[in-house]
Amino acid sequence: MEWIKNQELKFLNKRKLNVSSEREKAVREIIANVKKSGDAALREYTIKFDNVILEDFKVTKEEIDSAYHQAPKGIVDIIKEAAANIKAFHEKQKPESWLEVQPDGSILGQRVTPLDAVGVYVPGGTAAYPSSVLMGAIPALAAGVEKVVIVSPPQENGTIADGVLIAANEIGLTDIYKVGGAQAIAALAYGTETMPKVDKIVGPGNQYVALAKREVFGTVDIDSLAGPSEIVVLADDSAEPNWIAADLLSQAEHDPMSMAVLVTPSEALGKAVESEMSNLLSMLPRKEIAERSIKDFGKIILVEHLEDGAEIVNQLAPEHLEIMVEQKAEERILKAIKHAGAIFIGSYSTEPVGDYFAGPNHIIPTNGTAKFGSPLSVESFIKRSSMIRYSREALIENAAKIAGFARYEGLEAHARAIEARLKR
Ligand SMILES: NC(=O)c1ccc[n+]([C@@H]2O[C@H](COP(=O)([O-])OP(=O)(O)OC[C@H]3O[C@@H](n4cnc5c(N)ncnc54)[C@H](O)[C@@H]3O)[C@@H](O)[C@H]2O)c1
Ligand SMILES: N[C@H](CO)Cc1c[nH]c[nH+]1
Ligand SMILES: [Zn+2]
Repeated sequence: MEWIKNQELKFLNKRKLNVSSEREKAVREIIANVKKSGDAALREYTIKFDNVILEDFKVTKEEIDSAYHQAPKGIVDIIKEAAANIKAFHEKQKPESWLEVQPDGSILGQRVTPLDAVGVYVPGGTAAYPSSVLMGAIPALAAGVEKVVIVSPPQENGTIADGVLIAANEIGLTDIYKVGGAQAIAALAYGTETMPKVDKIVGPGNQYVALAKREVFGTVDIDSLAGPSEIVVLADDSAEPNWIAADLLSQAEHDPMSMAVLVTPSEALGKAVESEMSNLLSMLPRKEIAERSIKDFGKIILVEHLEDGAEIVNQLAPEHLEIMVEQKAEERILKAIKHAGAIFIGSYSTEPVGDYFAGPNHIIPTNGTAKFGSPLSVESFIKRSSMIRYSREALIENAAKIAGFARYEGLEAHARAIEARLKR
């Protein structure tokens, strides 16, 4: 891991979505072809990018049954329990509609309604993510969305990874399509002969997926452009180096562009984490990915005080932050943290607890966007309508002011719409 000082956060620039114009052009072409030729274009791209020949894209009941037959013992129960925790957490986020009668008899309020149809992209290129099915779809279901569609690339055997099918089935979803990449995003945005058009597309994916989401934004809504995973650990001497090393690697193993940063006032802790990390790395099946991520984006930032560390965290605005400091400093440091997508407090709150099981969402802003963004939530799947019932008395009382404002903007018809009501 590279040791750096706070003023050297320039390495962040290397992680920005660095897109070649050829890649953008390729994604635009895929979208245009899917829009024009529908399923035929999906078939062509599925052969080209996933090496699979498919006639139909919708997953059948037989494919789901087969996924259950292959499932390792106990995994279905684990998925069920994780789903229940995630559901319980997101149910608490549901906003209420409200109506308020004003003193003049008017009624003002806000009605909350769910989106009609959403698509959840579940990555499936280099690894399959059943947990991302739960995280993408459960908040939509909690919001009351009627149609939740899952898309994920087919594997070599021509179907979607077993775990993804099991997770979807466990939460009652059957609209599952074996399509990935930019072509899946285009199909959800415009619809094809067999795939439904949706109103919003959520979920993480590689650069082709992110670029396609950016391209169709406006035709549909999107959640965010999730980039590679990130973890920052803010720790002092009281923390266990072996645990920190494992937590950093937990995100480094996702992607060569993942970021894993330790911020600490303790040089001794930094050195101990470094040596633990090389031991752990050798045991990982995804060692090459983790090694590349640590080489380019694994950093130890030495600070004078924990408060300086909190300031660095705010600049990084990481997807995940772990705080492992002595008890008496915890509250003080927590107060100093302003920007982080998910905050894990204390030594037992290791990041994978949040990835899989605790309940909060694991689709979280990356690349500094936690400065203005939030994790996926029920809020992501609802919209609000303002409700206005003005009484006759209220209109009479305010007519001159409203008409006056309208004429000030040069909008005579607006003023007359108000004044027409005064004649009766
Ligand atoms: N933030 C999160 O919550 C979270 C969760 C899980 C995964 N992820 C991230 O999602 C990403 C998943 O990426 P992935 O590649 O494994 O799976 P993916 O499903 O996003 O992408 C695979 C698809 O990319 C398309 N593709 C591949 N090469 C192409 C090319 N040359 N031209 C056009 N299209 C091409 C293919 O259609 C393929 O089906 C990783 O970066 C991972 O870290 C993030
Ligand atoms: N840590 C990832 C988000 O950055 C989510 C994930 C899925 N599976 C394991 N982890
Ligand atoms: Zn993870």
